Amino acid sequence: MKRTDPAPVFASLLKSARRIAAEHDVSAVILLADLPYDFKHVQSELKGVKLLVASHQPDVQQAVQEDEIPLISLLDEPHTRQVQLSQALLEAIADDLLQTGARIVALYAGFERDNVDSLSVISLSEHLAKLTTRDLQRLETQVPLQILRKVVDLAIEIGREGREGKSVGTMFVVGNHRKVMEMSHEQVHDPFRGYSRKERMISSPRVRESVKELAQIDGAFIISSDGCVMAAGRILDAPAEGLTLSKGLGARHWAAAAISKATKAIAAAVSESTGTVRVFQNGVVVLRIEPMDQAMKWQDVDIEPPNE
Ligand SMILES: Nc1ncnc2c1ncn2[C@@H]1O[C@H](COP(=O)(O)OP(=O)(O)OP(=O)(O)O)[C@@H](O)[C@H]1O
Repeated sequence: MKRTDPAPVFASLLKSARRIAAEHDVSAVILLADLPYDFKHVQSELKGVKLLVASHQPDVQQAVQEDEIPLISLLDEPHTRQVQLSQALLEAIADDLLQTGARIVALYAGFERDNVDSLSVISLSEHLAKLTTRDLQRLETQVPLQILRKVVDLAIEIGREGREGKSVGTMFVVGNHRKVMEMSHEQVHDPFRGYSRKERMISSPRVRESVKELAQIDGAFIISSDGCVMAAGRILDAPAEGLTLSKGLGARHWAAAAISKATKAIAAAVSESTGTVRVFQNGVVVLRIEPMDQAMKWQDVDIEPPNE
């Protein structure tokens, strides 16, 4: 395959990346590549610093694999650079290519298409704490963004705080609630039964506190797309056939994946053992959020990709 030579600015950025890596305890350089460079050469320019390449272009992915450089495959969707970068970082962590506390250098075409012209130094723990609203926006679900955010926030809080010093695992299934109710059954008497709609809205601080308390019971919270808790303690019966999940994930995560495949709902599972929150859509993990020491701040970031 014909390879593209790095333009002079890209070559200088590689030298800068190497220097910054040495001076600032950087564990890897991530290159968002739109062109099939000679990645072995790029790696040699970085000397001993680990190179990871992220791309959604099949020819670039093939070149990366030929050169035996770790590849982060991105989804083929027009995203802002910021979202692509966040996605690449989350994928790299999910594949154990990076640790959540790492600091990395990112190289990308921020302003001109195809020309690597930008360098960012990113502290992953800080970046992941500032998960962008767009990470959820791109899910394109019928669940309004503010409801999804409330539920994911609550899941993250449960994963981080647990209850009375004990870690707690649970699951939320949001949207398409009639079908989700049909595909699940009651495990324990539903503690929300008998309360009015107003007393079951996830936006209410009191309801959020009750949810945190009740997260210790087995089963899932079912939430309507307008944010009303329809039931708690439901065991999901969706079939798990045809699904693939990372090894190490147990029954809770399989059930979350299965219900998101069988219905249009979004499922958010909190792992009891790690506090990690995984958001499932259509049977796969679309977002993974590691527990943070500090509370998560939502923010919108607008860096548009260069014009096609
Ligand atoms: N079909 C299901 N529907 C709802 N909840 C379920 C279902 N199956 C299991 N769970 C919940 O998951 C809990 C733990 O199961 P398991 O340890 O196998 O899950 P896991 O995916 O490994 O998650 P964790 O990381 O929290 O251990 C159960 O106690 C139960 O509350």
